[in-house]
Amino acid sequence: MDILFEHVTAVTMDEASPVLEDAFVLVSGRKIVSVTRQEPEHFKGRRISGQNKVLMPGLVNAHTHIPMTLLRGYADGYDLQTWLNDYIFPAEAQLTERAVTAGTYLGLAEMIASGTTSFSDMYYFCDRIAQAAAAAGIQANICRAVISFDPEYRFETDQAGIELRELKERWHGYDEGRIQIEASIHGEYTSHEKVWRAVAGYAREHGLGMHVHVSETKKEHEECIARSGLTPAQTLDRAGVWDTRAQAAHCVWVSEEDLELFARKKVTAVHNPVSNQKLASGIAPVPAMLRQGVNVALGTDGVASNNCHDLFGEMKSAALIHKAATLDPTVIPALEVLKMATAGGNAAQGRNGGRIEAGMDANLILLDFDKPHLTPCHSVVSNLVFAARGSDVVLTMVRGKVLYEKGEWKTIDLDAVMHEVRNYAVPKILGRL
Ligand SMILES: N[C@@H](CCSC[C@H]1O[C@@H](n2cnc3c(=O)[nH]cnc32)[C@H](O)[C@@H]1O)C(=O)O
Ligand SMILES: [Zn+2]
Repeated sequence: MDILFEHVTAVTMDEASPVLEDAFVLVSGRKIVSVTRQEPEHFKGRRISGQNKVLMPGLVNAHTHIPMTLLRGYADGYDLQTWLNDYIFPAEAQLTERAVTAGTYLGLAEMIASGTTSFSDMYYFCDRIAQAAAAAGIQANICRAVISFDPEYRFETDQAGIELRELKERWHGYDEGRIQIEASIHGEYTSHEKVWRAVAGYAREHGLGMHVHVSETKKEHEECIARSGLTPAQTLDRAGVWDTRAQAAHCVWVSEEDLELFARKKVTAVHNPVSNQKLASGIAPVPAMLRQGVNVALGTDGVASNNCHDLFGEMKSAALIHKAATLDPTVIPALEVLKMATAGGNAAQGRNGGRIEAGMDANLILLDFDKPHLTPCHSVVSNLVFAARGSDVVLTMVRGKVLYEKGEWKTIDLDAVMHEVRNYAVPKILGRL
């Protein structure tokens, strides 16, 4: 059925005037059909009142590890190396397909209810993640990361390589491209050149995107330079890793030369300000990224280092941290942050979106602004970035389909998911089952 949002404040993200008051946004099938000030004539479908509500493009979480939702609050107060090696990797060693499925659905429920319509995920048991994302109706770019220190590594026989090929066959392009598969190297510090060349070669050959953790910590960045005389971004470039659409997560310690490289090769830097603060990794040079023309997207990273999937919190953090770091209140205005979470994320994923415009996919979220913390509304954009929360979202639509509305998940059995998480998945990763 067609859907008409009527008398709504539409954050169209149009270059000239990003906010259209008292608008009518008509959705038919998968697409936005029209965005007007006049009511479309002879409309027969479902009407959704936009009184005191704000409609905006769905948010894109361009870097997460969704099953890690099971590890929310599990290991707070450590730096990345200690956190990964002493806490996260041992817990992940307990994971099963069933636990990953539960954790994925939990993360999906949280994302969808807080306005995320698309996400880029790096994990393993990816077939289960793709299955859940497919069933939940969300858009997803999913990659199976390679971690390998094996000097005899061969892409053909490596488990991650085998899984990547299977994933591509099974899921790449599923449901008119709603699900996409990407290649991934976990990071420069967790593999070696043979791996990079093979995975990058496969991605190029099959037109797949690439997803890598890059220069997240000072240690990673400096150890790489000490080993090879080059930064992680440059080292990976020599192996052809950036010669396909790519997402470089974190980029906290990247150099100006790295950013020039990313601008030239159209690599997206995925900014994860909350995770970077929590793991004490540092502050990514986002103002320099924007100056150099690098596409910047936003990500939460896994929930174990955040500890939630609420992109509104991520936007606020991104909008604040660079002001504090540079002592410049004009740096990265709120609208710029909204662009990162919408158009920036779509570009990162190789998707067309991030604006409310006729012809675009109807990936839309509706927020209730009839709330004390969103009143008054001198600026919709300011309220969205600095005052709104994921819980202000009252409706989430992906490709014209309502996935969430007023506390109800249309595609997820939340009670069953909560039960499975509490009674199976969490005890399992804690080694109690
Ligand atoms: N563990 C799998 C593949 C890695 S998936 C992605 C991995 O990234 C890890 N991870 C999560 N957040 C971060 C981060 O911020 N930096 C680096 N690694 C992370 C996470 O624990 C997970 O193991 C294998 O052995 O093949
Ligand atoms: Zn990560």
